[in-house]
Amino acid sequence: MAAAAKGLPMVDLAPFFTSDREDDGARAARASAIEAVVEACRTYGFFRVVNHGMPRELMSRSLELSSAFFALPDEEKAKAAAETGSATPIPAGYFRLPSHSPENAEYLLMYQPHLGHNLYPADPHEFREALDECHEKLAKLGILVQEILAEGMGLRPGFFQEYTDSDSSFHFIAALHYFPATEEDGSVGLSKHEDGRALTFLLQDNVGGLEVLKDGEWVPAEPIDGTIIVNIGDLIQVLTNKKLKSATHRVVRKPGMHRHSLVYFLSIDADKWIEPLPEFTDKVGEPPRYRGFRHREYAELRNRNKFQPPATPEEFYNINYYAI
Ligand SMILES: O=C(O)CCC(=O)C(=O)O
Ligand SMILES: [Fe+2]
Repeated sequence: MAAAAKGLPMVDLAPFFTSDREDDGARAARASAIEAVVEACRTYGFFRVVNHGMPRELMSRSLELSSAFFALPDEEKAKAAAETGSATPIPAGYFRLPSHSPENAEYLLMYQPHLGHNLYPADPHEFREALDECHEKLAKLGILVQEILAEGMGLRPGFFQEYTDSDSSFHFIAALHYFPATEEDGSVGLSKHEDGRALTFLLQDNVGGLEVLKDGEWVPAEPIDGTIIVNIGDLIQVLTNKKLKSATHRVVRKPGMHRHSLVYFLSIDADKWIEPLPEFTDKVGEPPRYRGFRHREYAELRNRNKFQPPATPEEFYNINYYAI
């Protein structure tokens, strides 16, 4: 079921949680949800889901705990500070963007708990359990969305999971805190960008500020209680030869408002070779729109943006680096 709700298409995933029903009605409901997801990914690159299997209570509690962590004094937050030289693509832990950055935010980054890389804050003490549970629930939702996309794009079941189910994928959750906009440092929360991984899932508080570029206009992705926003990242855009879109988005800060979000990045094994699939090129007589690359190479280019920032936004590496 799709309905235009405050800008982004809304998809009800309930039909995928009623496995006891195998009648024509259930099949038709699933087929129409799959169609709605694919249509949203072709046009917006973004959609919203409801009845996604993640308890509302866990969503709001995790956002509240995250907000409680970021409200602590700097020296408390620094106890979970990210350490350089870590074994992960981006260090796990707390990080405050440098004051010269146009983006005014801080974050806490957490990989899948079983990998053992995380630095959790001791305060609030319920934080770790809640965020670990988010990882578990979001991983399940990630698999469901990957299966929906595989079916909707005519690929075999499990197709995307073969790219994403290894520990070297390094899926992570970033708990983000955006400071209120001020006259001195403006209102940029996150500059416009596309996500560099496979899929992104976003939980946000009720402040708003995320905007998605569609046909040259910024569409606000306004908060709707209990919904999760999903978007396509660059790697799926490349695999599908740009049939599915990794849309440009940004976060605008508001005066007097602190904003909190939890973002789950579903990534791909660093060793995987990424190139437009034959299903979307040779088999349909279309030329590839990207040359192939090893995921690790692109991830390293993207990290360079973050840790050795170029002078102008135009010099940022993005997926156009591989465009043909
Ligand atoms: O906080 C948000 O709403 C979006 C964050 C985002 O776009 C990102 O971290 O890539
Ligand atoms: Fe993003």
